[in-house]
Amino acid sequence: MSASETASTGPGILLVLDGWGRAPAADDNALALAHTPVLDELVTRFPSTLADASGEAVGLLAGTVGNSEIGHMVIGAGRPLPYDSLLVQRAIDNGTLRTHPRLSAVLDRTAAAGRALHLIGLCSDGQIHAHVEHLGDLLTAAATHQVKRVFIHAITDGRDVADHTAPAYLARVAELADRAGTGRLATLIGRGYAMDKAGNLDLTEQAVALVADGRGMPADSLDQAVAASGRGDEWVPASVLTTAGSTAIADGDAVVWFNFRSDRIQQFADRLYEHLVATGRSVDMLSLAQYDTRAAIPALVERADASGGLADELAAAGLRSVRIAEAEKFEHVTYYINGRDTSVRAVEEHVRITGEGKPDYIARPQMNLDRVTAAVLQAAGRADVDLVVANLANIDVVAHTGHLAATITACEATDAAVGRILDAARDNGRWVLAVGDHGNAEKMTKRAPDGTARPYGGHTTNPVPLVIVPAQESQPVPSLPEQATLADVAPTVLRLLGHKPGSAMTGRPLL
Ligand SMILES: O=C(O)[C@H](O)COP(=O)(O)O
Ligand SMILES: [Mn+2]
Ligand SMILES: [Mn+2]
Repeated sequence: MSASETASTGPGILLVLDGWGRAPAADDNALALAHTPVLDELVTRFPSTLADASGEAVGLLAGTVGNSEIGHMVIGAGRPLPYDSLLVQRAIDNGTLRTHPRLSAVLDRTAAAGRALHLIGLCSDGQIHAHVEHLGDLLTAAATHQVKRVFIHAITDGRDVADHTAPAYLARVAELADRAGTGRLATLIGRGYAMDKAGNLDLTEQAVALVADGRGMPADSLDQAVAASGRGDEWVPASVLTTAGSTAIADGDAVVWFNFRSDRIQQFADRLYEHLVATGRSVDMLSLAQYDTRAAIPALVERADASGGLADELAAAGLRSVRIAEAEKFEHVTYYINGRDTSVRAVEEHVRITGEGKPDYIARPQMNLDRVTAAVLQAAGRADVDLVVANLANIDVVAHTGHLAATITACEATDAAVGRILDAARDNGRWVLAVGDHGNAEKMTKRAPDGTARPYGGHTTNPVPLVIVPAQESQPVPSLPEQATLADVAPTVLRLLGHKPGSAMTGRPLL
C-alpha cells in the first residue's frame, strides 16, 4: 500500500505553530521544559517528520536561521524562494550591487553637488533584517564615486543576535568604514524605536528626529550611548555622536536604507520620507531591497517571483480558505503565504485578531490565543470552507523576549489551543497539518565569548516538526519521509485536499 493510496482527501486545517523548532531536551529548551501533552502525543501518535526551515532548503544562505517571512513564503510557494538576503549577497559577490546604475547615478549626483550620503540600517549579522557586511559594499561604492561626507545611522539589535553585542558590531562598522576609506558613525538608536512595526509612531518619530534633524542625546562615545539604555541593545536611546559633527539630512542629500527586510523598517522609512518632504528637503532615497512603503523608494535588488503558490492553486480549483492570525502574524498567513501578493482572491477570507492596549508578552504570554482559537473553531465548523490556515503566534513572539518562564507558559497555552483545534477538526471531519515555520523556543540561550550562557530570544537553524493528523482516527496512517522541508507543505496540503501540486512547486507531497 503506497502512502498516497492511504491518504483520504477532504477539507483540512493548516496550522503554523510559529517558532516551533525541534532540539534535544535541555535546560534552555522551553518546548521540552513545558508540559505539552498534546504536542508530545501528536508527534508520537500521528505521521510526523522534521522539516528543514533554514538555510538553503528555504532559499537562504547556508547556515542562516529561518524567519517568519521566508518560512511562510516557502510554505505557500511550495518551493524554496531566493530570499532578499541571498539576492543581496549574490549582487555583492558578482559586483552588481556596487555598480548598480541607480546607485551610481545617486552617488555621482551627491558627489558632484558636494552633498552627504546617509546610510541607515540595522548593524548586526542576525541576517533576518540586515547584515552589517552589506554596509561595507555600499561604503565601497560611495568611496569609488568620491562621496566625501558619508554618515552611518546605526540601528542596534539585541533581538536577532545576543543582547549586549552592539559594541562589537559598531566596532565592525568602524572597520568597514576604514577599509572603504569613507563613512563615519553619526547616530545610534535601538531597533525597539527605529524598527517598530505596530504603528507606535511615538517610537518611530524619535528615530526620524534623530536621523533627519540630528536631535537626540549627545554622546561622546559609542560605549556611552549604548550604556545609556537600561533595557539592552534593542532600546539604545536616540543618540548623536558628538565626534561626527552636524549629521542632519540637508536638501539634496542622499539616503540609502540597508535593511533588506521591509516589515520592520518601512514605518520608519515612510515617516522619514514624509518628514523630509514636509520640511522642504528633497533627497534621493534608495533601499537595498524592495520595501512595502507608501513612498516609492527604488530598490537596488529586486524580489524573486513567488507566484504560482498555494493561493493561486486554491483559487484555480475554487477552494475556499480562511486565514486566521493575531496582528503579529496576520501578514504571514495572508501576504507572505500568498507570495508577497496584496491581492485577496475571491475564495479567500482574512480574519485578523487584535488585542486591547499594548501587548506585554512576558505578563500575558497567552496573548489573544483564545480568540484566535475560537476563530479557527468557527471556520472549521463551516461546510463551505475547504482550508483553514491559522498561525498560533505565541511560541515565537514570547520566545523573542528571551524570558524562559514566559515562553514555557506560551508553549503550554499553545498546546491547549492545539488540543481544542484537533478536537474540532475530528468533529468536523478535517485533517490537520501542523508545522513550525522556523525554530526559536527550543533554544533560549546563546553562549557569550566568555563561555557563559546568555538569554537569547532569536531564531535558530533547527528543523521544525511537521505532523499530519488524518480526518478519521481509524484511517490507516502512512509514515512520512524522513527528509522534508517547508517547500513540501503546499504540495502536501493540495494532495490532502484532493488536488495535484502546482506546476511551479518543486516541493513534493509527503503522502
Ligand atoms: O522582527 C522580528 O521580530 C524578528 O527580528 C524576527 O522575527 P520574525 O521573523 O518571526 O518576524
Ligand atoms: Mn515565525
Ligand atoms: Mn520570530
